[in-house]
Amino acid sequence: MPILEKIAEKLHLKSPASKEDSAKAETSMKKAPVFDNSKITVIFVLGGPGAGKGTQCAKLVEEFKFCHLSAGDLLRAEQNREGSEYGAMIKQYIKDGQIVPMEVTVKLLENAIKATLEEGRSGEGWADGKGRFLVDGFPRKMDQALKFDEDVCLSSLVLFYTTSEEVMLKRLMKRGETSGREDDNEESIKKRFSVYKETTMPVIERYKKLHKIAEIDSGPSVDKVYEHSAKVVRELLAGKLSGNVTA
Ligand SMILES: Nc1ncnc2c1ncn2[C@@H]1O[C@H](COP(=O)(O)OP(=O)(O)OP(=O)(O)O)[C@@H](O)[C@H]1O
Ligand SMILES: O=c1ccn([C@@H]2O[C@H](COP(=O)(O)O)[C@@H](O)[C@H]2O)c(=O)[nH]1
Repeated sequence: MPILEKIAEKLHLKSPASKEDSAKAETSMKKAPVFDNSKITVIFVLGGPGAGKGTQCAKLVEEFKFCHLSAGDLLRAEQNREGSEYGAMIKQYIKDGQIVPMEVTVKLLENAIKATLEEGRSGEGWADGKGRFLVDGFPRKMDQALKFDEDVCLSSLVLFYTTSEEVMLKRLMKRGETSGREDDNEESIKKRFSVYKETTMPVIERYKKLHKIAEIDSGPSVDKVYEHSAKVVRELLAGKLSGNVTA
């Protein structure tokens, strides 16, 4: 059985039916996403490696009580989980700056959203079965974007952080002095830049066409960038945002 099908089956995404049966089932009953986007707000957070996504997410969590799900962190946790059959594969993909097969990442995100909702959080944004999520570093590839929006939850917005490669490289090399990340070294960073340009930029273009992008210059200081981030998020949550914005 091909590796992707095997992964899907193991993650309970797919029953071991024949290909023909699966194709028939898919055309006859298109399922609604698992989570209803009128209750669950999902904001994707994209930008080049080291653009400052995680830093901004941490601040948005404080002010707006989001649940922050970093796809990279979820993958690293799965990589380190004892008994994970994907650990070695994930390790290699991350080292090479490549995108792990989407079945794994989408399922990890779905599971994390479900687990968070089951915690029964309360307070701003979490009453009556509602919830708000920042999905950081995802979707990096078109298949992930389509799968998540169709099967998991239709996203509301993409926060898109931009700055130069020179700035990102400098930030990541500095972070690499203490992060312990196997991909914070010049060789891996260069690979991540090229995957970002070739594979993730088309995803960003897709959301631009859907008028769902808020582009934010992440070159200035953390606080300055945050002013823009918070303004955009405030407007989105107040229902005042429609179309792409540049902050
Ligand atoms: N606006 C900023 N000015 C200066 N340094 C920043 C800024 N934003 C983030 N940094 C620093 O740059 C490094 C990378 O930031 P961060 O981890 O937030 O980036 P990221 O986009 O999440 O990266 P990755 O995609 O690799 O996970 C961190 O060490 C962080 O402290
Ligand atoms: O959807 C995703 C997100 C991430 N990856 C892999 O993880 C690393 C690190 O991601 P960070 O967001 O920088 O923490 C990334 O380079 C990919 O190898 C992925 O495969 N799919």
